[in-house]
Amino acid sequence: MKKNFSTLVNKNTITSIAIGGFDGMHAAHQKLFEKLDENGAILSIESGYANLTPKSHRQEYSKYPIYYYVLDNIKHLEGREFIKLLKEEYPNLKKIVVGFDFCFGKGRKNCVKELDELFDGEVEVLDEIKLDDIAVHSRVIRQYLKDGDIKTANKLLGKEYKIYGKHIKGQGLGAKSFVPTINLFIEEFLLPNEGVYATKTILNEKEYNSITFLGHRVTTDGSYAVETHILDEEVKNEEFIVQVKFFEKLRDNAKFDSFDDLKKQILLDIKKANLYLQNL
Ligand SMILES: Cc1cc2nc3c(=O)[nH]c(=O)nc-3n(C[C@H](O)[C@H](O)[C@H](O)COP(=O)(O)O)c2cc1C
Ligand SMILES: Nc1ncnc2c1ncn2[C@@H]1O[C@H](COP(=O)(O)OP(=O)(O)OP(=O)(O)O)[C@@H](O)[C@H]1O
Repeated sequence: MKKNFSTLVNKNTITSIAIGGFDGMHAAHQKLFEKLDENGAILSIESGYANLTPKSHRQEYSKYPIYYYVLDNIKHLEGREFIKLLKEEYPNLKKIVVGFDFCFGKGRKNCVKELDELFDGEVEVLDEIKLDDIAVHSRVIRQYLKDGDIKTANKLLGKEYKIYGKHIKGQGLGAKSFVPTINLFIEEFLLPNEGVYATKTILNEKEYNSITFLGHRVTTDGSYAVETHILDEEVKNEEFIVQVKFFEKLRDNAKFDSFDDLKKQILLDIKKANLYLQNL
């Protein structure tokens, strides 16, 4: 995880900012950041809903320092007061970059027109960015993930969707009856829908091809689990924090009549994941 370095940057040096929620740090967000100058910064307004790139993970996806503002603490400000706050916080601010739908101030009464009127520097507004005719927004990406459409989600993100989890103890059944897995406890991150995915897993900064099951273990104890099996290598994981990148959904979760049937299916899944990942 890349540490937030905004505390190391003197706000007096900031000359341009991009403003928004920035959950996902997706392809459209990155287009906004391209409009910043070398003394740029990102102002991330926290509404409490971020689950694609929770706050503590966002800095990983930009070279610009990120400053966080809690929406509840600033939403009472009139538009003029918000701009005054920006001018006070960033005395050398010359440029503000936002998207076409940016609104601010009490009741979201002010949008890009008012921003231009109230701010005495340059305001750059980007038109809605689409990829293959799909508007790029955090809420749109969340829906693709919930539908298991990883390919489209990744296209809009401009990178593979990645989650962080904590290694926890499993049922102890995997290595004995199926294949060994790393069981994960996931907090804050949105999980794609139940099923089996071709993934890559990062342990101690090394990336391994892997296959990941998410869902209720309807064939065994019925409880919800996130489990990753590293392909082609025997790995004894000593890491507590594990990262999983999603590439493609291979199939839905299913209930099998016997452990044997599930094992046969898992071996087929592994073949499919290997084929997919080796051809990337
Ligand atoms: C590739 C893969 C696919 C899986 N598919 C299913 C499934 O379709 N249905 C299910 O109930 N469990 C599925 N599982 C979960 C197994 O039930 C689970 O690995 C087993 O219960 C062992 O759990 P443990 O690691 O906690 O011991 C799958 C696991 C893997 C690794
Ligand atoms: N597709 C897009 N095209 C241009 N600008 C965008 C686009 N998506 C977001 N922005 C801009 O990026 C900044 C961050 O916006 P925000 O965090 O609301 O993104 P979002 O992806 O639209 O989120 P949500 O789906 O939650 O509304 C804002 O200035 C917003 O106007």
